[in-house]
Amino acid sequence: MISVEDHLAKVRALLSRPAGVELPLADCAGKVLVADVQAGVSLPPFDNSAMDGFAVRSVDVVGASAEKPAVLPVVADIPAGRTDVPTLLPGTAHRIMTGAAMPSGADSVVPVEHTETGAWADSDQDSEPAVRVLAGAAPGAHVRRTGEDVTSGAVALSGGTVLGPAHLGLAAAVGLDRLTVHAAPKVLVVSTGSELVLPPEPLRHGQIYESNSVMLTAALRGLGCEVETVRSVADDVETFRAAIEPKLATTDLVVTSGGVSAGAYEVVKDALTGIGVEFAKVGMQPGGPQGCGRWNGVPVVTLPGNPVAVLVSFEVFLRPALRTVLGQQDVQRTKVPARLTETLTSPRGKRQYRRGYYTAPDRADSADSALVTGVVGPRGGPGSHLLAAFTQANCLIVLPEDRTEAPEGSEVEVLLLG
Ligand SMILES: Nc1nc2c(c(=O)[nH]1)N[C@H]1C(S)=C(S)[C@@H](COP(=O)(O)OP(=O)(O)OC[C@H]3O[C@@H](n4cnc5c(N)ncnc54)[C@H](O)[C@@H]3O)O[C@H]1N2
Ligand code: MOO
Repeated sequence: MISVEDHLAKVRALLSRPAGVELPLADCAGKVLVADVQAGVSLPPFDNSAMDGFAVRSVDVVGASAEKPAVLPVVADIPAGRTDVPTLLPGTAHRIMTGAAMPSGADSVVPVEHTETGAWADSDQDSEPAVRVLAGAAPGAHVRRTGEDVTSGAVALSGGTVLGPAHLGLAAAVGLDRLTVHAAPKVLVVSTGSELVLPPEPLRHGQIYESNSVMLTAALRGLGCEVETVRSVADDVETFRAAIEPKLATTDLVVTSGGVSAGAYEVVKDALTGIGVEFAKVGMQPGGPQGCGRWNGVPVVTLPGNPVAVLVSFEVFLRPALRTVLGQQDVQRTKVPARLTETLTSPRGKRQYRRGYYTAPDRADSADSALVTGVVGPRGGPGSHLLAAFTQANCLIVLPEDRTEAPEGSEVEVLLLG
């Protein structure tokens, strides 16, 4: 039996960092940025108004109120997009819209709600447009300063970031239209088992609907992989080889499920033993039977068939290994301590990963919030076929190899999922 860490190290060593590709921003969602990106412009690029209103000098509206308004002639109109720089003379106002550049000489904006306009609105030809300012404005009020968000030359996006909508919006805002991201690893997911059928085929006794490839596809896509699936390969070595071997040339990683334990029809084990893939029992539950290696030079990770074992194996091996080679930050799930709501037992010598529901501590319960731990209760038993219970879980409870019993109320470590 090998340790979880040893198997993880083997899986990690198989994978290499994908090359960088330059893509239009819209195609970068979910991909991983290769290197830091510096902002070519500041954000905002110029001092501008946060409100529709009037740009003024704050000294000209000191003490203004509804009873004692400051009346200022409105001598310019500045819509968003105006590119010249008008100068605001003392004792005057400029009408200004949200996002428009501040005129030089103005240091604050009075929102339109705090003003009354007379002649301007009446468009009386003879009278000068004027604004009655009904409230004072502190220096800087409603002005968005140059570089307040991002300074030109600063790192706007860090290498290793998984690009989401806000990141891509920021890239666009600093004037980029393409980014260099890691090419998505091409992963071939293969489900093996003669019992597997796909809808709309009705189930016959002894058959089940295939589900592992669906889980793995979702999990791998969530890491930014491109996934192809072969959803149901019969437990026959020649059929397996014929289905997969032609695809290896265009694949970066093969992930199989099923056919790796101790039975008479272990198709994955039988097909790949002796040609570069090694099989071992890992000291964990679920997910004990594992294998990894190379097939025609292509990395292969072979997972056991039980659905919960598949997902736990993904969490423990594939997720951290892929996040590492993709240069992603936060390779590990967040670990927190929690008190058990019921007693759990675990086999000696195996690290047990139980599905659990973690409730964070109520910080108000203690003066020293660092001392407060959350609570966790198991969802479902240890059986690795109990997929429905996994859908009720938000964490994995980790019981180490040397811990055979964790009594109710005792502290355990949990890995927060999602
Ligand atoms: N004598 C022993 N028997 C078993 C051992 C052992 O050490 N000695 N280990 C058990 C453990 S733990 C696991 S996990 C399984 C792993 O076996 P395999 O990897 O060979 O997986 P299969 O036998 O093919 O399938 C196991 C189970 O999962 C279902 N399955 C498989 N693929 C899918 C799929 N794509 N979608 C949904 N369900 C799937 C399959 O029908 C089986 O019920 O071995 C134990 N036995
Ligand atoms: O360890 Mo197997 O992986 O549950 O059920």
